[in-house]
Amino acid sequence: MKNQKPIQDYYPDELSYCYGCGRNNEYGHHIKSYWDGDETVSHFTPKEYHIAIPGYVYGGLLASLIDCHGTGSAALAAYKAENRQPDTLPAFRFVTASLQVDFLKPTPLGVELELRGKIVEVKGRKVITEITVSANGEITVKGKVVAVQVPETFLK
Ligand SMILES: CCCCCCCCCC(=O)SCCNC(=O)CCNC(=O)[C@H](O)C(C)(C)COP(=O)(O)OP(=O)(O)OC[C@H]1O[C@@H](n2cnc3c(N)ncnc32)[C@H](O)[C@@H]1OP(=O)(O)O
Repeated sequence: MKNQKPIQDYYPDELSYCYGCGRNNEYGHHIKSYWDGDETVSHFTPKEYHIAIPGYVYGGLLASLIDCHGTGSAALAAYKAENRQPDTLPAFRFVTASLQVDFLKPTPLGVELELRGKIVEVKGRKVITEITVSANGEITVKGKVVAVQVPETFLK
């Protein structure tokens, strides 16, 4: 992971305004996804205002983290499946088709969260990933993301 450029930094400028992961969105979360062995990883520290009940993280934020780490992981997996680097063409751009989230335990505020992604399937234009969120080494949330390559019509 060290010295790796996150996949989101390869997205073109005009596609980098996503609230979850767009580097050009000054209000967004700026989620960054990397390979760590066969898994993908991302880290995020919620702000004090990302609160649900006192002391715990808002579930909608956690879903957002899973969403964008899932689409980022999909892009990483698609390049890997073709044995290509992310700066090569044609570029892979994914959006979320389906997002499932299970909140297993309350997620504490005030600590860095770790997201880890497993690539379940790469098939045609679709990549399925399973994402966990951990706080203090304990998994608190699990998610499944179906990401599909953006149709050309979406980008016009
Ligand atoms: C672009 C660069 C990065 C930008 C920022 C990253 C994004 C951050 C995450 C987001 O928030 S994205 C915003 C929320 N998502 C959307 O607005 C997507 C809206 N939905 C669509 O545009 C279309 O439904 C979609 C492109 C996702 C799929 O339409 P298609 O017509 O291209 O899909 P198609 O029917 O050809 O199906 C392709 C595969 O995906 C599967 N699929 C499609 N929708 C599904 C679904 N909802 N659940 C499960 N699987 C689904 C489908 O079964 C099929 O699998 P198989 O190849 O195995 O047959």
